[in-house]
Amino acid sequence: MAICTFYTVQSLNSISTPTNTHLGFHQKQLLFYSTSKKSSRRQSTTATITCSAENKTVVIGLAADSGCGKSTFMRRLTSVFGGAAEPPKGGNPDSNTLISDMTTVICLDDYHSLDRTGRKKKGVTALDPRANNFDLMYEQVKALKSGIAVEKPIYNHVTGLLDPPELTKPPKILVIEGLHPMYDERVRDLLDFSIYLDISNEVKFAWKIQRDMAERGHSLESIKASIEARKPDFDAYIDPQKQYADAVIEVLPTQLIPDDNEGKVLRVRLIMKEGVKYFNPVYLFDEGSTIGWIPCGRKLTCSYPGIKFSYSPDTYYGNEVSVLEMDGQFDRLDELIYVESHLSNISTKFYGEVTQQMLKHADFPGSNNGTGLFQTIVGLKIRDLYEQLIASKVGAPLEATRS
Ligand SMILES: Nc1ncnc2c1ncn2[C@@H]1O[C@H](COP(=O)(O)OP(=O)(O)OP(=O)(O)O)[C@@H](O)[C@H]1O
Ligand SMILES: O=C(CO)[C@H](O)[C@H](O)COP(=O)(O)O
Repeated sequence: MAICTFYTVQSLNSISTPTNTHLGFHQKQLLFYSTSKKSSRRQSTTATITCSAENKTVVIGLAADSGCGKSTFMRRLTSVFGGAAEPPKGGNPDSNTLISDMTTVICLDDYHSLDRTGRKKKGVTALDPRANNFDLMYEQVKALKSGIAVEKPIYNHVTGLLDPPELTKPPKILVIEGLHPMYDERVRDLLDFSIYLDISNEVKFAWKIQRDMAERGHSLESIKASIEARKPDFDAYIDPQKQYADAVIEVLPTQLIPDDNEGKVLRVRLIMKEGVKYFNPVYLFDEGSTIGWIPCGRKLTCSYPGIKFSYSPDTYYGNEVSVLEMDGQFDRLDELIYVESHLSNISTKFYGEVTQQMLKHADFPGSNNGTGLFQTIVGLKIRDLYEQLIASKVGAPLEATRS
């Protein structure tokens, strides 16, 4: 069977190729190398290659507002695939990209078309589509998905400027995370799976205060003002994307403590779309039933206010979904195995894998509640989806249109 090899911008530079700087990558001509037994000759061709073999990039979208746990989720996801994610070696120290063996995570802030001063002058926030270049985002995600390297811009969060671009090579799994992965229909259509982190205002405020006051020295008033200033654009451009997500992780204040205003105990809902190819929603006890479960007792230690799980079918923006909910927090992470053993379709490779992942990252925010648990499970579901997608492609016919 023929295998196609895509050459990156760098290797293409050594042969005569047209450049297309508008797209941010030098690419339309590819060097096509067939390793089939019949023809082992190297041949150069202008080609539109639809390569359905194993070297096609799977694209995952992760949408959320700033400070809503995207980085933490990404660390859990890359850990599921093994290996630590690191910024590109020898590159811009302020790069937003994280690379591991299997995954490359790019931050969509890199597609801001206006820098900090430009936004201020125009009176627009970074959430406003007018401050972002969706044409370039689309062209580059499409190129990476087809196995072509791109020169991706960098938005520098330290200086607020647009830095010179960085070479980004097609990985096995490309995660595009940020404010708008599902905003532009063209980009949305490139996604093999999409996730939305839906953090309620109360919780978002608590997390922002925790981080921006403790770690970034902002005042309470400035944090409040920044959240208020972003709210109209958040409602207009970010929040509506959740209707398109295959999985939504919704984070709300607990219902176990009446009138809780501390925001420490969380109610977390994993909303999973039905009928998504290669994604079978997780269930508790009995698929499709409506179930409430309080696991506290002999096998799970719970202090006040306890833990409550529920599971039921529902509809979400007109789509059929399954919803798994956890309210409360774990006292002892090693006892999570008890909960794990009652969940089905969690896409583990061995008994206790969820618990092992959670214990491995016990220091990450949310490890004692549903945010960490559901992020870990979604990570395992993505691994499963990736493996099924790749398996379905191996053996599929190779199509190449040559001129
Ligand atoms: N599950 C969680 N439970 C409690 N706090 C959390 C959780 N996830 C994130 N946080 C808090 O929110 C802060 C932001 O998290 P993180 O850096 O992962 O978000 P982000 O969306 O990547 O932010 P940004 O886009 O601004 O870089 C963390 O420092 C932490 O204080
Ligand atoms: O919403 C955001 C996504 O992370 C940022 O606020 C946006 O990217 C602008 O960044 P900065 O505040 O560093 O200029």
